[in-house]
This record gives sequence, C-alpha cells and structure tokens, in this order.
Amino acid sequence: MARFDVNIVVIGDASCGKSCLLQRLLTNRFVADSERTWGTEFGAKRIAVVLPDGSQRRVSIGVWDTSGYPRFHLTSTRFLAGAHAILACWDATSRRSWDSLRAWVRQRLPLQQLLLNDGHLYVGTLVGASAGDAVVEAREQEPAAQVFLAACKSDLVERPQQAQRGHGGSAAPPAEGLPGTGSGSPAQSLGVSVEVEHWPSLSRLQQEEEEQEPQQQVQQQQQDERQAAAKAAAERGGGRGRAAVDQYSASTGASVLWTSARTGEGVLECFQTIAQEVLQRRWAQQQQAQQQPQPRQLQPARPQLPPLSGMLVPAAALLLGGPLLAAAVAKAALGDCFHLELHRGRLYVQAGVPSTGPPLSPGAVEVRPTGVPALGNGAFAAQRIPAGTYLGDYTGELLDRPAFFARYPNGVGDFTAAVDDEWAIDAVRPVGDTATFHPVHLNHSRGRANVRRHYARAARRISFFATRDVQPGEELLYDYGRAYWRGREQMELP
Ligand SMILES: C[S@@+](CC[C@H](N)C(=O)[O-])C[C@H]1O[C@@H](n2cnc3c(N)ncnc32)[C@H](O)[C@@H]1O
Repeated sequence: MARFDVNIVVIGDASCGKSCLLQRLLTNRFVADSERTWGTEFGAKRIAVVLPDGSQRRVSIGVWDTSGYPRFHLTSTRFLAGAHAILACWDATSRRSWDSLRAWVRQRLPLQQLLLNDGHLYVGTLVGASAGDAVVEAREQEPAAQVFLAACKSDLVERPQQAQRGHGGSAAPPAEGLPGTGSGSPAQSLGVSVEVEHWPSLSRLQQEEEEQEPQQQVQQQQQDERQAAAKAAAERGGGRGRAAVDQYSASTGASVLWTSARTGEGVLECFQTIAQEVLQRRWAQQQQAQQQPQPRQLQPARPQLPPLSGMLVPAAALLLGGPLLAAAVAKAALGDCFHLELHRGRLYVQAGVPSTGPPLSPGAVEVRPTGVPALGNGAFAAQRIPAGTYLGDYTGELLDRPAFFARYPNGVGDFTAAVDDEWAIDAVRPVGDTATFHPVHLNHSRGRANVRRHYARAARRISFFATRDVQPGEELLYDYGRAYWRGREQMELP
C-alpha cells in the first residue's frame, strides 16, 4: 500500500454506494450510474484536518475502493493490509445491506479479530493456522486499523438531527435498548429489534444479485424505490432502522458517519473525521512511546569513507578504455569478489556475488514495530538465519521514469527502490503488511548491516541476502546507500 498520511480501505456490499462516495469525494460530483467496481479502485486527495494540538494541517489520504462482488472478496481482503482505517459502508435504505455490512466486518477479515478498545474497533492479527485454534494477538501498534461505519444514501432516510455523526450512539438521539444503558451483551444488541419492512430496498438488492434485469428497468425501479424510501422515512419520522445502527455502533465503539453522495452532505466530513481520528490516535501513541523508556537510542549517523579501495583497478580501466575493457580487467583482477554488470552502456560493480545460500524458511522473519517511532516497523529474525540465506526480491510495481515522477513529483519515494536510471520498483502493496516479510521492511544501517542487496539490472531484480549468521531477535538491516539519504534524515542504529 502506498504511503499516504492516512490509508483508508472502503469495504461493503455491492451497490451500497461506495464508489459514488469516492466519486463525490474526489470530483465533488454525483455519478448516479457509476460502474461496478472491478477489483479495487483508488483515489487520493489532500484534505484539511485539525490536529490534537488545535493546529490545522493538510494531509494526504489514499482511498482504496474495494469491490463488494463476491468474486473479488479475496482481492478486497488483501487490500486491508496496511490500512489505517477501514470504512465499512452500507446502503442506509436497505436492511439487507446493513446485515451484510455486519457480515463483512465479522467474516471477511478471516485472519483478523475485531477488538474493542478505548472507543474504537481495532483489527488485530490472528497468529495461528485458523481462526478456530489461533492465538489472538492484538498487536500493540500495528497493524491496528480503526473501523468506521458509513451510511451511504442517507439523504433518503432520517438521520440524526444534532449531528451527522454518531460515535457509539452518543451523537444520535437516544435509541431504545442501547448497550451501556443496561441492555445486555453486544451480541444480543446487534439490531435484533429492527423489522425488515423498515428497510425499503430489500427487493432491489435481490434483483441486483441476480444481475438479470435490463438496465432501464433497474433504473426505473431504483427511482421508484428512492421515492418509496423517502416516503417511508418521512412516515416513520424517526428511522427505526437507526436504532440497530446506533446499537451496533455503541456495542462496537465504531463511529457512524452519515453520508449522501447525491447531495454531498457528510462526505468530506466523513473522510475528515477518519483522518482526524487516525492522526489523533497516532499522536497519542507517539506521546505514549516518548514517555516510555526507549529500547534503543538512535544516534546521528557518522560519516564514513566509501569502500572504494577494491574498485580502483576497474575504475582506472574504465577511464582509460571504456566499460568493456574495465569489465574484462575487473573480472581478471577481482574474480569472484565483485559482480560486474554491463547494463545500458554503464558498468556496475557490486561487492560480492549473488548468494547460493539456502532460501528463507517460512516464519523465519517477523515484521514488527522497532519501538522507535521514527523508524516504524522493522524485520527481525524469528530464528537463526544462516549466512548467505536468500531473503527475497524487492517486488512491486515497476515504474519507468515518467511514471515515477508522476507519482513522486519531488523524486522521493520512501518505499521505492531504483533499479537503474530508468526503472524503479515501488513496493506499494506490501508496505504496512506486517503479516508477510518483504524486503521493504528492512531498515537501514551502515555499521550493523547483516544483509546486502544484489542487483541484476538487466532482469530488473533486486535480491537480498544475509551476509552473516543472524541470531533470533536481531534486526535485519542493510545499507541503503548514500543516494537514498540525500536530503533525508538518516540515523545510525547502535
Ligand atoms: C523501506 S522503509 C523501511 C521499513 C520501514 N521502517 C517500515 O516501517 O516498514 C524506509 C523508511 O524507513 C525509515 N528508516 C529506515 N532506516 C532508517 C534509519 N537508519 N534512519 C532513519 N530512518 C530510517 C525511513 O523513514 C525510511 O524512509
């Protein structure tokens, strides 16, 4: 997942209004017949939020709009990794959509467990083979996405009068039987008091699932239903369906955000609330971490001389006779100590040769917070990793120069790795995915490096190898190289 201040993944049933919500956020337009989402779509925007210290800041949010169609569930679930927030949407006019939203939250995070903690629903990682026998471990900091609930199409139903946002039911008018007022366990309180007839669009979703209606007929039906929904909402004058929403919100602690892509009401506010709450929580975690004794103190990096001594011979040959001669001389002079590659008219000389060591055994590397806020996560050996072990390739999206600068106009991509002067690999997806090891999680150290990367530029591969035996608990680190740190703040890890 790319690096935005706040990564938001939107989930929910097909046709509940997720895509319209995103369209409205990004373009401020309502696109009534937006096409179904195939796989996952993405949009980014900068929005203003108020920080806990009262200051205003513009932050970038990345929003992944996942498909609600069953065949895409796997893809959609994959995108949850690395999310700071999960926005679970439902169609406010449809009881069926609401029921299936709850199913989404409960079932479609198969390796995760929802945990209630200080007013938010956190997603903790399950460690183990299956949900049945797994040991549930809520990781203390990562990857805990906050879950928010968004009512789409709320212009068609009654909404809270005082505020468009309910948090644990608190901003909403009192609803009967709210947990916290002595109504019983959360499980008992989940919407049991709601009757189907108060969710007028039941028939529409059934028809959409069958996917056999001619488009015109469906549109006409949607329009009829909208009118019916508005009428029903006016008649019931209080939105009895809301009681279920409030109850669920109260029992889970997830904020409810009421939105209408049609009128635009609540849409920007919805994303502002999410960004604000994510940043607030991050801020609180940072404060907490600063108060605790740091397990490791960072020291400013000491300048080091480049290790060039062994390259003087090929360098001289390069000057005198060009790359081909240099390659030949270096090969003869240095043998296996150096790996030489002539690529796009340049001679690249790398210390060492690609390893022939054993591949990494599953579970041998654990990705977890380093305990140093500025560093974020790191990769730690969970068992002894023998010298020469192949740790994996830096995989991701291959970007050519124009694509790279279109995405990172200032030329800085924290999770990108340059292959040569034309190509870079952007590890968009795995960032934040702490369930699986990817070399993107390796932090930098010059003095303590126990990993080295190897380039095969023609093949556009960057591979990583352990340079020595790494003991359990040790962090895996490699030298990012001087170019990476140009204009950035580097720390040498003790
Ligand atoms: C490729 S990521 C490394 C993994 C990352 N820490 C994570 O949470 O997944 C690169 C970023 O990690 C941080 N980082 C890694 N090593 C560092 C170091 N020695 N000093 C300062 N920042 C470092 C910087 O923010 C850098 O842009």
